[in-house]
Amino acid sequence: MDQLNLFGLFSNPNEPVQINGGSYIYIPDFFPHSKASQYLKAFIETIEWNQEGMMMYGKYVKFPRLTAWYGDNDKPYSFSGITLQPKPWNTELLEIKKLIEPLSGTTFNSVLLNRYRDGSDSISWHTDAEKELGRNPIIASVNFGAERVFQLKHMKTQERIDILLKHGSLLIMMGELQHNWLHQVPKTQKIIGERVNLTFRTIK
Ligand SMILES: O=C(O)CCC(=O)C(=O)O
Ligand SMILES: [Fe+2]
Repeated sequence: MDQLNLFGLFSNPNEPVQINGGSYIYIPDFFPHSKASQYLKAFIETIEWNQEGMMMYGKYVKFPRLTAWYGDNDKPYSFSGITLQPKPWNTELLEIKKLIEPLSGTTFNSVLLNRYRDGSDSISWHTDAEKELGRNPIIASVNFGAERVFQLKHMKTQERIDILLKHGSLLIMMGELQHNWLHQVPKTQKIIGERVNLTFRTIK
């Protein structure tokens, strides 16, 4: 739906928001509430979740969240020092992929799933600029369950942008964003339930 902006002109909420060295689209109610709740339940029940980890200063450290990697090719994918082999798409993942591709302006061949069991699960500052994704990757992130704050920090200027990722929301990161901004989902002291996040990506 069109919205009146500051100048009384119509602006499209699906139009990318331009930031310093990148752009994004955030659609809070991309999925109807009941549909989003069905997906949350399905993903918690059917995804093969693992707690991965990595070597840090000679010690194996587990990530504070569960992860899974699904996709349509057998190219291994590396992130945060680990390499994952994708599991084949399921019905729900394919359904979501089809829905978000037109808005993203690309096709995705893989998805990384993160499950934050409560407020003590998190992901710390990083970029998704892995070399397998090429220059200026488009990354579409969909969110189910507990609302969490997604934080962006500019690598040079330290500018900050916080986006509250709602149940059923879609966030598409694009342009040069991964090369200029870090992002994280910090821990929270709030008593909150589970959250499942899916980031769709295109491995070249
Ligand atoms: O959970 C989120 O919203 C972000 C996940 C993320 O940044 C990642 O998987 O690379
Ligand atoms: Fe990320």
